[in-house]
Amino acid sequence: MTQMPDPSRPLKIGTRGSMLALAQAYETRNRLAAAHGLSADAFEIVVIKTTGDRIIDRPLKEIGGKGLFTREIEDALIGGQIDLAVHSMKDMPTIQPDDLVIDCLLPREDVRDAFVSPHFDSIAAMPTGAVVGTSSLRRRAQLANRRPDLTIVEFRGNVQTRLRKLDDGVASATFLAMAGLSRLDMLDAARGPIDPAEMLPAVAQGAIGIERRKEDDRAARLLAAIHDGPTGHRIAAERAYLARLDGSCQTPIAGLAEIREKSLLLRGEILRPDGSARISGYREGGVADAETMGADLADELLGRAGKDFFS
Ligand SMILES: NCc1[nH]cc(CCC(=O)O)c1CC(=O)O
Repeated sequence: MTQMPDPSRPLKIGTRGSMLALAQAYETRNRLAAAHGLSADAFEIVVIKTTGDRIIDRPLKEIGGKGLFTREIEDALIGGQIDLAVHSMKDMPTIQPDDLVIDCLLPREDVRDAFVSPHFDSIAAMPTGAVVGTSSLRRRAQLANRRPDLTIVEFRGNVQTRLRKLDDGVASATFLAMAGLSRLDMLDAARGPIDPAEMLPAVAQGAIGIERRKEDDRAARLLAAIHDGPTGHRIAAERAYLARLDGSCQTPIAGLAEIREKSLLLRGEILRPDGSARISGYREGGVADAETMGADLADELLGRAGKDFFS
């Protein structure tokens, strides 16, 4: 059973404690306050530590399991310790607890990856053998596919930690989401955005989603006013595609839906983890067909890949 707290007390907004997560929680609070003419103290920001935050010395793929950055936050939502949870949709598993729903998406930020390097202007400008740090299987596979001559090393930690590692010379370049840098007011750290044709972003990159208990009518009403419809359609297509691929952040999958005129264009790409093969495709259709397009594209890529592709 989910717990329903007293509706007169401040609305509790749960978030991870990283600078990026906090910036996203404050943005959500500010949008809610503005949309409903409420003051900031109608809300309380509650920081929750997740398994992914606690274990910082091992690659994510070794810790394993889905929802490393979300499980504890969803437990707090179900238990009534918080009323809303603010998430980077990129980090959300496609399967959600029965009692919870995400039907509020903020207007999407820049979806692109950023190239970050104290030494080089772009991927193409890196010399043979240059060392690139990333903890993302997708970025690793995409880079290895384009530039098999580079050396790729594991690079965990939040945005600030990764930038420090570059300063310390652990690697001479890395990738970060433009959206994260923008929310942290740190776009100066990037050499520039990478065109999605060169590096297709992660599903839902740049999107913030807000989760609530299904039967919490107060939360539903507050959130409806800040939901962005176009972002909702794009994320619906991308996550239906991801769900069919059974992807998590452990699998090299990229996907991006964009609205062109009135139709939705969904591009997708799957790679072998070592970058030795890459399969891409796309679908175009109406926004009402977002989910079908996502599932269809995933089926096409899976069919072309064959059974052993991901191993
Ligand atoms: N996996 C960590 C993560 N989750 C969301 C973002 C950036 C913000 C976003 O994509 O909305 C990041 C950091 C990064 O990839 O640079």
